Amino acid sequence: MNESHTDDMFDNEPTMPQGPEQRQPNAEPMPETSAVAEDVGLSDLDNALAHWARRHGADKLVARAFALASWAVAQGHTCLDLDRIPTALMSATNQKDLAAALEASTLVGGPGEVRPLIVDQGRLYLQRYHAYETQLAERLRELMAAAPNPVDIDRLKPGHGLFLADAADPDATNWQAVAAFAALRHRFTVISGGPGTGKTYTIVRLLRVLIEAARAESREPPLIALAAPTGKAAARMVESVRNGLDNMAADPAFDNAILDHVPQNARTLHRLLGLGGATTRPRFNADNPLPYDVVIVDEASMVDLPMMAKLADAIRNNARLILLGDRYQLASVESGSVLAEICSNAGVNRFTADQQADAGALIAQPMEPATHVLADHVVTLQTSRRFNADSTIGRLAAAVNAGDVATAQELFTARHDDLHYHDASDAAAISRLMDRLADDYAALVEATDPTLALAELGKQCVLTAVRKGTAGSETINAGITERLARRFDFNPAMAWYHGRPVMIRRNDYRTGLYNGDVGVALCNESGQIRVWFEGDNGLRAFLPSALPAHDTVYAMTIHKSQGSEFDSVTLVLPDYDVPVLTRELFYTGLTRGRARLDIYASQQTLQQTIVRRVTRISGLATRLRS
Ligand SMILES: Nc1ncnc2c1ncn2[C@@H]1O[C@H](COP(=O)(O)OP(=O)(O)OP(=O)(O)O)[C@@H](O)[C@H]1O
Repeated sequence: MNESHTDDMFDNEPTMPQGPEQRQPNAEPMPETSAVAEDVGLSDLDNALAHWARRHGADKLVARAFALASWAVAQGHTCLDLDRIPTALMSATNQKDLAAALEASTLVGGPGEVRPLIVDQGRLYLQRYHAYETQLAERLRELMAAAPNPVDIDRLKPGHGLFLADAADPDATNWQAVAAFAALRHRFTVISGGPGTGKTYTIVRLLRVLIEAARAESREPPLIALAAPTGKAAARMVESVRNGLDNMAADPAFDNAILDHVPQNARTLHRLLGLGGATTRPRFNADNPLPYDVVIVDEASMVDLPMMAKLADAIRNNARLILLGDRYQLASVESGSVLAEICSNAGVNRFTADQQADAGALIAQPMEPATHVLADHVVTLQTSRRFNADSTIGRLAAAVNAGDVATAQELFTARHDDLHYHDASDAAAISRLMDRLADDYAALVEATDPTLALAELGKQCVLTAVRKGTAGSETINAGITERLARRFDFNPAMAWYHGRPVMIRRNDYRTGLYNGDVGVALCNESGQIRVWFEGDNGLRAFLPSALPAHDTVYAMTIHKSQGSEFDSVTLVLPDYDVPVLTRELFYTGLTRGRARLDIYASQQTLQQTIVRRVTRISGLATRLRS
């Protein structure tokens, strides 16, 4: 789109558009255009912003800068790097003149000023995103600056009742114990780890220490909140915490009274913060902080910058914020990659000399001290209990994270029980895949019991990088539906049929169905369709007309699968290159599979995918380290 097109768009626009946060309230994020997809086309919103600026006195170049700042946020960046503007969006000649034009404009300010655009250290922000970034960095720095709490190291030592010593190497550092130590010591901690590395295992032990200590000193036990970015992730978090507590309760020294103080539910961050309605200001904020002493957020990699800023703002000064997540996973669909930025700037398990001294014997090997305190607030768990040393999926995940194409290719080409590689994703290969899946999913059309049908759905899923095209989720969903319709003699164009699996696309507090929830449609004895979902207190059935927005879900995009797991995953990448194919996307997809992974992709696509990283432009890291 050229600049004159922006001029064409200049119509009546009474108020300034606020930016991508208001693109479509509660709209389903469009995964394919996030990540690194440097989609060099401006949206209507970007152009409307330029138009608004023009009407408020901006020259053409500054108006263009408004559109680009908005475009950058839609790409997942927090801001626009003024030195890295794609020439497809602004000519090199115009880029040379841009700094002076911004400097001269009354619509553009610097840090501390309230103007629609802010220039800060060579980065151009929509004012609101500059505010989120500075507010988050400031709040995290405040939490990190709090004097460390004393920690009873003996209680955490492996073999002392909470954490186990490694049978093969009893003197090795137990990083779960170290993670608990860091989270007890600080007001802000990130515990990062891949699937099954024991983040929940660590958290339940940490809560036990906090509750036991309060009870021993006759203090009120801490008020704890569990939360996650999506309803689905919140439900999984509760299940893991319950399992973790059950597992710990087997210890004869465990006092069951502790269970009374661990919440039995987890909320979405929207719910926790009281977000909703027309305003973007949550009910709980710096002036009205959350009442909790400990706030634990799971799947924190999915939390975008605005939400993380609001969360950090709402934490009481003397409370603890603990983020759990996987630093290597895809970032949030919306702007920012807060968890990854915090983690990559902290390094992997390197602490300052002070923290090492306080950890004492918990850290077995001496380490080169970190120079920045941020390092003390991040602990990375690296041993997966799900993928043992022999697991090909686990080895592939490690190779992908390291960008080690050679090892990944060795794993693809050798024979394994848990990894099956198909060197193509063209129409013929996808057609064969759909035939196989239609055979598997026939069980759903034949199902009569909703519990068994839902269990069937948890067994496998196809995950795609894109929605459209031969290897897209929409195509695969339609192809499987058609095959089932032929076999069971129903009209594939029919919206509802017995056995149709669906996934909810947005949070709906009225029905209690959340983005990512998966259900199955079954005909009852009177021939009426009811859609069944698992709920906290058993199964729930809905009339199809009562459901919030949903899609058929034999296949879903990898973005949509974040926070879900299946026994078996089939990962399908397109046989042409698209910018969304990144190492983080592939890693996220492959780690959704517990026991079996099938990959459909050419060698060349896989190689490109493993090498390409998500890059998101932001100033958060610089601010956190300043
Ligand atoms: N140190 C340990 N010793 C024995 N079992 C462990 C240990 N750590 C974790 N586990 C077990 O491994 C499994 C996975 O642990 P957990 O659920 O805590 O991992 P997670 O990192 O929270 O996983 P996810 O990312 O899937 O939520 C659980 O069954 C847990 O009991």
